[in-house]
Amino acid sequence: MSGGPIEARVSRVPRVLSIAGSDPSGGAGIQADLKSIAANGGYGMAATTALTVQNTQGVRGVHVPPASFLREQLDALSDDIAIDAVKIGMLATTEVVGVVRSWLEQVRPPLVVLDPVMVATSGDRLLDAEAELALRELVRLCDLVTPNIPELAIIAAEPVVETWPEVLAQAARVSAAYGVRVLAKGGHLSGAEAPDALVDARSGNVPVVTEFAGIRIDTSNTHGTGCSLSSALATRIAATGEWAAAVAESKRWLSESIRAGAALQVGRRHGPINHFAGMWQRGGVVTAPTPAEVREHWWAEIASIRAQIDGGDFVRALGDGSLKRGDFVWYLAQDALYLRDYARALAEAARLAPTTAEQAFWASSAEGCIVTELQLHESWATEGEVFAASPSATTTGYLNHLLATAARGDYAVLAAALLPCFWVYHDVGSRLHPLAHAEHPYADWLTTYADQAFTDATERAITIVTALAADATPPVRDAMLTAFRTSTEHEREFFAAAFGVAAE
Ligand SMILES: Nc1ncnc2c1ncn2[C@@H]1O[C@H](COP(=O)(O)OP(=O)(O)O)[C@@H](O)[C@H]1O
Ligand SMILES: Cc1ncc(COP(=O)(O)OP(=O)(O)O)c(N)n1
Repeated sequence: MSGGPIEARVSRVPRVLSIAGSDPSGGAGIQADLKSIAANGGYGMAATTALTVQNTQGVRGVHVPPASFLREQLDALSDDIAIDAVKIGMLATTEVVGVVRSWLEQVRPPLVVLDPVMVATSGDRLLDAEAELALRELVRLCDLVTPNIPELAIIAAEPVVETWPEVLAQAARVSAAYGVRVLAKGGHLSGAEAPDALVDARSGNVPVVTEFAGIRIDTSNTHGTGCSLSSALATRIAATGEWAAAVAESKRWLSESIRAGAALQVGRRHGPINHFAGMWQRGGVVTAPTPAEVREHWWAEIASIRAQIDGGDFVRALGDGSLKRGDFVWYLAQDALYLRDYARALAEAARLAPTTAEQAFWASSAEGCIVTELQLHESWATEGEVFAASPSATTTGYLNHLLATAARGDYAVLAAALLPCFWVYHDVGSRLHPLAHAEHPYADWLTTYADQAFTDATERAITIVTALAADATPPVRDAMLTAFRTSTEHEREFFAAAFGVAAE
């Protein structure tokens, strides 16, 4: 198989097939392989060669179904699915080795990794003694073989070696003799180190040896380490084509998983590793809401603030027309002052936006604030009334919140802080504009709330922010909601501050 198209990267999730035995305790065999493939970013499949009866204490029995049944499993997969990589584990008998061999020759998967499983940690045989010769021949069809120290010696047809330099030398002889890369594993050495090495002597020249240092972890949770490592390698090499990086990353993942194994409290002897420990620790079990769920949740979160805005004196008096003109003009002046700095926060969102579409949206909203909104205000109050005003404490508080959020530089949080000025304002307006009638003193103002362009902009802002929140990590999503809620509180205070300021 070596020299084939295995150097090519797979630009999607690699489809990795494990051909191996079943370990009902879940620590080794196909169960470990499937966990390992998933934990390392692949889509796992499994064709079962043998059923074992085993737990963390040892293997109590092995049942090998007819080899023809394995061939049916393999054919069913390759008839339907493009397989990016194959990992081979326990093969049990000569007949099973033969079936796998003929299938490999026919299907020629791009990457084949062989973990030459012969004897379990417990000492129980997982490959018939007479099948060793057949297995050695299978090595020639593989791209990578991952023997432990005793397995390496059997493939080399040499005595078992004891020191790491001897292991490397034996691995180089195997690589040259079989035309295969060898991952020499130091798990069976004694001492504080647990090194591995990628050995490539296929060219017949000086072997290329890439070593991966490792610290031996003091644990009895090493059941299935060989299965797990070989599956991780098949997955990562298929994904990137980077052999050394794949080994380094797989080993780093394996160490983390070995370390976390004991905490699983599975079994009394050689317990399993925890394949997903790192993923779980880094948030792997956390689910994410959809944008629609964020929209519903956030809207409900500010329900009581919205009720306070609707029930507030300013909105009520604006709606029924009883609002004093002085209060209204004061409100417009504060709104104009607010919009000038709100436009600056919108411009900062445009600067931070990751896509040109979002950049354009925030930039055009900023422009809309400065030009359209200020013109609108000037038509309602004299320029002097608007520009003579200075920002109230309430206006300053709202703007400080927005500008400080902008200065912190988190685009998603800033976008969330900007949203209530669209969403809450539009919502209040949707109840105010139907109240306009011919005699209403603020009828022209109320009808501006029905502006379709503002409705469209509000919907777009909600779409952007809820998508950002759905994609965000939980802490960022929380920070977004806090910023959103705070802005809504400022909206409430902004309306409230404008009531009762006029002298008469
Ligand atoms: N106690 C341990 N601490 C750290 N790494 C280990 C430990 N035991 C095994 N490993 C690693 O697990 C992988 C498989 O180990 P090994 O025992 O050599 O093979 P197998 O499981 O096939 O017998 C190797 O990368 C090895 O370095
Ligand atoms: C069904 C099955 N396959 C393989 C093994 C051996 O697994 P390995 O990863 O070599 O780990 P150890 O258990 O030998 O440490 C197995 N036990 N069962």
